[in-house]
Amino acid sequence: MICGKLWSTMQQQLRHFRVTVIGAAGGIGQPLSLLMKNNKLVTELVLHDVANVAGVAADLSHVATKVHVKSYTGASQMNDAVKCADLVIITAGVARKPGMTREQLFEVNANVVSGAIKAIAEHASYALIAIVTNPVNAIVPMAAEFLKKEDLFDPRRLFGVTTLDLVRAETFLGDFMNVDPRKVSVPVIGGHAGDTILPIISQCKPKFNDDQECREALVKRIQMGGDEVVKAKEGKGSATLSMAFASARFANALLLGLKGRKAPIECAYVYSDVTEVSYFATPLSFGPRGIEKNHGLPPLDDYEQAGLEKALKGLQQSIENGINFAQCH
Ligand SMILES: NC(=O)c1ccc[n+]([C@@H]2O[C@H](COP(=O)([O-])OP(=O)(O)OC[C@H]3O[C@@H](n4cnc5c(N)ncnc54)[C@H](O)[C@@H]3O)[C@@H](O)[C@H]2O)c1
Ligand SMILES: O=C(O)C[C@H](O)C(=O)O
Repeated sequence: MICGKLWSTMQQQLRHFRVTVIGAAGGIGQPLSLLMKNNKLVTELVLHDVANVAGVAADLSHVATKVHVKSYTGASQMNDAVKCADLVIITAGVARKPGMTREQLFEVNANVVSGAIKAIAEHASYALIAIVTNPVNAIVPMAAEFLKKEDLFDPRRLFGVTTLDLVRAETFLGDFMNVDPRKVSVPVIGGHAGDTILPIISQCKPKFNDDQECREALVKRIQMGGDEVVKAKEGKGSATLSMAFASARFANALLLGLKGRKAPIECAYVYSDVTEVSYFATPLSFGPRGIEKNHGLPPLDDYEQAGLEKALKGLQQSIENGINFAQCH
C-alpha cells in the first residue's frame, strides 16, 4: 500500500506543465518562448499574441526538444490560450521609447493585461501568473484587483517579474568585483522603476568592499539599467534578450516549486505585508502552490534604509493608480 503522502509526492514528480506566453510574437516573447521550449519541466508551450504568432510557433516546433508547441492569435483566442495553464507569463504590451517613463505605459498596458487576467480568471484560475509588462509597480496591483472582483485572488500565485534587476545587479557587481556574475548573490527588493529598485549591496555575496562612492554609482546603474538599454536601442524598444533570460530563470524557479523540487530563492513583486505598502519585492521561496515563504526584508544599513523610505513613497502612488484603474473598469 502506498501511503497518501508518498502518493501525492509521486503524482507531483510526474506532473507535466503547460506554460502560456502572452505577447509571444514580441521582443521578449520570442526569445522567452525559445528558452521555455528548451526547459525540461515544460511539456506544452502555448503562444498567444494579437499579431501573427503561428510563424513563431512553427519555427519553435522544429527545435529538437520534447515540448509540444501550440499557438493562438487575437483576443477571440485568448481563452483557449490560457485554458488549463499551470503558468501564464504576460509579456504583452507596449515598451518604452527614449524620454518616456514606465508609468507612461500604464493606460495602454493596463487594458492589454486586464484582458489576459479576465481570461485567466475564467479559464485557468489555478495558474501562476507572472507579469512582465510595465509598469510592473502598478500593473500587478491592478491585476490583483481584477482577480479579487472574481473572488479568485490568491497572493501566492501573482508575481511582478523583477528578476532583470537581480540579473543586472549580479552582472554589474560581478564585473566590478571581477567575479563571475553567476557566483554573485544580491537581493534586489522594492519595485521595478528607478528609485523603487533597491539593490541591497550590504548583503552581497561575495562581500562588496569598495567605498560608498562606488556603491552609489552601482546602485544608480542598476536602478537605471532599463534606461541604458532604451537609450542604446534609439527608439526600437527596451530590454528584450536580457529580460527573456531573466523571465525564463524566474519561470524555472516557479516550475521547480510546482513540481515540489527545491527551487532557488528569487525576489519578485508580490502582495506583501513586509512594509507599509501592499505590494513589494522581497526574496521568496516557491512550492506547489506558488509562494511558500516570503523571507521579508534583508538586513539594511542606514543608506539602504534611506533608500527604502524613498521607494515606499513611489510605490504607494503606483499601487494606488493600479487599484483605481481596476475599480473604474
Ligand atoms: N519586467 C521587466 O523587467 C521588463 C523588462 C523589459 C520589458 N518589460 C515590458 O515588457 C513589455 C513587452 O516588451 P517587448 O519589448 O516584448 O514589447 P514588444 O512590442 O516587442 O512585444 C509586445 C508584444 O505584445 C503583443 N500584444 C500587444 N497587445 C496584446 C494583447 N492584447 N494580447 C496579446 N498580445 C498583445 C504585441 O503584438 C507584441 O508582439 C513592455 O511593457 C515592456 O516595458 C518589462
Ligand atoms: O526599461 C524598460 O522600460 C524595460 C524594463 O523595465 C527594463 O528594466 O529594462
